[in-house]
Amino acid sequence: MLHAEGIKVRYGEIEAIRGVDLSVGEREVVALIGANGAGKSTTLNALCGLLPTVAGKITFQGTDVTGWAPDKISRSGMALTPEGRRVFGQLTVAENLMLGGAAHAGRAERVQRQEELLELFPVLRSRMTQKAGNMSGGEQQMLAIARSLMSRPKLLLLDEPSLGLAPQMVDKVFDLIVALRKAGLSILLVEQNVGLALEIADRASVLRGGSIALSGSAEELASSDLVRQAYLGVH
Ligand SMILES: Nc1ncnc2c1ncn2[C@@H]1O[C@H](COP(=O)(O)OP(=O)(O)OP(=O)(O)O)[C@@H](O)[C@H]1O
Repeated sequence: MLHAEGIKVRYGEIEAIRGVDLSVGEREVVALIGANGAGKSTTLNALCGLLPTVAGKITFQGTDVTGWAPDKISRSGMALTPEGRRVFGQLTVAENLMLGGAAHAGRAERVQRQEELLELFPVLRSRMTQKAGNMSGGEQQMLAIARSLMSRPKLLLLDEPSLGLAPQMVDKVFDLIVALRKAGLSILLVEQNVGLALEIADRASVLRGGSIALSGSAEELASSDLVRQAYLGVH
């Protein structure tokens, strides 16, 4: 599905990621974990074309997409839900969803896609005419994810979906990720809740100082000393 090899991103003089290798298979959930500033968001933004890479190669569904513009990558089937639940607060839930698919399809197709998504996001169905800004943080996160899915991506890049949510909503977001995988999506998940991320992921990688320090199955990482000590607080 996705294969990144040796990707590097600079912010001016700073090399924020220094040769990252990552892959995500069909219907796989891969967790990318690491401390603040390790380069996780930078990696996701580079994969979907929002940041230029200075080295490396990104292959998506067998096609070299390195250097492609974000809208072209999006049309090829990759979507990003950025950190921070960026919904349009003054617009209704329905309007937010419609904007998600705007670049990709006509109105009839967007309405049909919206209907499919409401099956996966029942919490949004009763909120369609409500302003997005009046919903809880968890509901806004659901909406942000649903909006990313309007373009029918094959691969979803999810940046810190549980950040700042109440524990009950965190569980709901993780249940949703599991349901999305069941529905056929591949997911690259950046998550500070490392314990939960490793429970639902198939594989995981640890990013440290802009490089991959460790990769393996989620079980391997959950039992590794590095992850237990640095990210799960076990000593
Ligand atoms: N726009 C920017 N300009 C300059 N440096 C940046 C910029 N964005 C990020 N950085 C730096 O790049 C490095 C990686 O940042 P990034 O946001 O990718 O980390 P992260 O692992 O996602 O952390 P966090 O969880 O805090 O978002 C950090 O050292 C950060 O300070």
